[in-house]
Order: sequence, then C-alpha cells, then structure tokens
Amino acid sequence: MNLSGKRVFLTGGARGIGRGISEALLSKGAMVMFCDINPGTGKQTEEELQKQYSSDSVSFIKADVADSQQLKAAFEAAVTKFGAVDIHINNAGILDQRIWERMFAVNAIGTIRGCQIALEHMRRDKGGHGGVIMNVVSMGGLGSSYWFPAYTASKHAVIGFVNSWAESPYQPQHGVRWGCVCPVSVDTEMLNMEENQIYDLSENQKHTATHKVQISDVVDAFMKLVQDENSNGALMEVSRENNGVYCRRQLVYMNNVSPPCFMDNLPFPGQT
Ligand SMILES: NC(=O)C1=CN([C@@H]2O[C@H](COP(=O)(O)OP(=O)(O)OC[C@H]3O[C@@H](n4cnc5c(N)ncnc54)[C@H](O)[C@@H]3O)[C@@H](O)[C@H]2O)C=CC1
Ligand SMILES: CC/C=C\CC(=O)/C=C/C=C\C=C\C=C\[C@@H](O)[C@@H](O)C/C=C\CCC(=O)O
Repeated sequence: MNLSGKRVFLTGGARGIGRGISEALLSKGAMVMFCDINPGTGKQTEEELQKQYSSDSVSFIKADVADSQQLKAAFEAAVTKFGAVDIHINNAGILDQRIWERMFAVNAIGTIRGCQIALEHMRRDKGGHGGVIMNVVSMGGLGSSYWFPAYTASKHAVIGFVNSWAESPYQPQHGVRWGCVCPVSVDTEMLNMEENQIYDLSENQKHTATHKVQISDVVDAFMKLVQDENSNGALMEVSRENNGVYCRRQLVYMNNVSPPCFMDNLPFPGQT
C-alpha cells in the first residue's frame, strides 16, 4: 500500500508509540490528524511535527476517546479537513488497575467505538471509499498476564471485536482491512508506574528490563502491517524474540470461503 497522500486519524498521538507512528506515516507522505486527552503535550507535538513536515500535513485535536461525543467530533474534524479518512488508528490506552473501569472505558470501549465510527465512514456498502483500521493492542491481548488482568481483558476485548469484523462474510463488501500490533513492554512513559498500579510491580520491572522493546520496533512492525494489503485480521507480535512477526496472518476473503488462520509464528506460505 502506498502511503503517500493517505489521510490518517490516530488516537493518543501526543507522545509514545502514537507519536512514533504519526512520524513514520508523515515521512511516507501521509497526512495525519491525531487526538489526545493531553492538550499541552498534544499542542507541543503538533508544533514540532509541523516544523519537521508541514503545517498542512499534521494537526492535533483534543479529545478523550472514552467520551463518545468527543471522539466522534474529532474524527469528523479529520473528515472535514481531509475530505475523508483512509486509515484509522486506535492507539490511546492506559494501564492502571486502581481505575480498572476507566481503563476499560479507554482501552476497550474507546477503541471499539473508534472502530465503529471509522467503519461507518469507510464501508463501501454504505457509500464510503473503503480503508484500513489498525489497532495498537498488546501481547497481553494474546494470552494471560497475571500482573495486570483487567488491562489484559481490555486488550482481549479489542482482538475479539476486530477478529469478528475482519472475518465477517461481508468484509469484501465493506472494503475495510483490519489489523492489530501486539507489543511486549515498550520503552515509553507507560512503564513509569506507581506501586499498586499493577500487581507485582517489582517483578514486572525485572521482566521489563530484560524484555522491553523500543518505540522504533513497534513503528517498524506497524509500518509492515499497514502496508501489507494481503493481510486482514492479522495479529502482529512485537517482541525481542519475534519482532514484527505474524502470530496470525489472515488472507483477505476470497470467493466467500473462510480464509485460513495461522496461529503460530511460522512464516506465511510463500514468505521467507
Ligand atoms: N508501553 C508499553 O509497554 C505498551 C503499550 N501498549 C499500548 O500502546 C498504546 C500506546 O501506549 P504508549 O505509547 O506506551 O503510552 P503513553 O502513555 O506514552 O502514550 C499514550 C498516549 O495516549 C493518550 N491518552 C491516554 N488516555 C487517553 C484518552 N482517554 N483519550 C485520548 N488520549 C489518551 C495519552 O495522553 C498519551 O499521549 C496503548 O494502547 C498501550 O496500551 C501495548 C503494549 C506495550
Ligand atoms: C509493564 C506494562 C507496560 C505496558 C503494557 C503492556 O501491554 C505490556 C505487555 C507486556 C507483556 C505481555 C505479555 C503477555 C504474554 C502472554 O499473554 C503470552 O501468553 C502471549 C502468548 C502468545 C504470544 C504469541 C507467541 O509468541 O507465540
């Protein structure tokens, strides 16, 4: 997929992985509008990216993804500015077991709502132009993680939702391609946690020190996934062991026959 001229809306782009993805897309000629709950960092990032690229190609809008009206208004602002959105990226997320219901509202409900808003806009069977919906999930969404169960559940919810749309027999009519990047711990502000924010903080810190990856690793994997037009409903792991490897790479629906799912890290047939 050629990213030049593509119109992107991304959530949680003020810093961290979201900012990294925005920069990579801008460097390929895409246009990005990003939202964030933090107006100070959002504005600052907007200024820095506008200097580096151009003021037309990137802009910030304040929105809390857990607030349906704010999220919808932010997405609509991108549609108004660009004419349409081709790529929607749900990235905003938090990790704090003390406020697990809020965490669900942001990670699961905010992401699912983002998918629904983007799908309604993009689906060809309702007059849209098709598009791509990508999600920054977590390796926690692929299995169990006893040190943050509710966070893990919020990420499982996203994968269940995305899989269901990606595998729909109507997916070809929708013309929307789906994907999830699933990183292990990433060296971002999210790792700066207080006691009680997760269970077993010290054990987790030891694990993180030896396993964490960098934002650039997630960005590289994301760029591979977003450009791979032969994927739909793919889950891409980002870890030191399996960086940018498909845990599941699902073929685009063909002839109305359920496509194969690859649930391991073996190379996709025909790939090295
Ligand atoms: N850092 C890590 O170890 C990992 C992070 N992830 C996921 O990656 C995504 C990005 O995380 P990071 O960049 O690491 O975190 P981060 O904390 O550095 O950045 C998250 C951004 O999202 C924004 N945000 C938070 N709540 C929001 C809301 N309600 N509405 C709009 N914006 C909001 C924050 O203000 C911040 O700018 C999250 O979904 C996270 O769960 C996944 C695996 C590992
Ligand atoms: C410290 C927390 C910071 C950020 C949040 C976050 O998302 C971090 C996640 C870090 C690690 C999660 C690992 C979870 C792993 C288990 O669910 C595994 O059982 C995954 C299972 C299979 C993966 C596919 C494979 O390798 O075959």
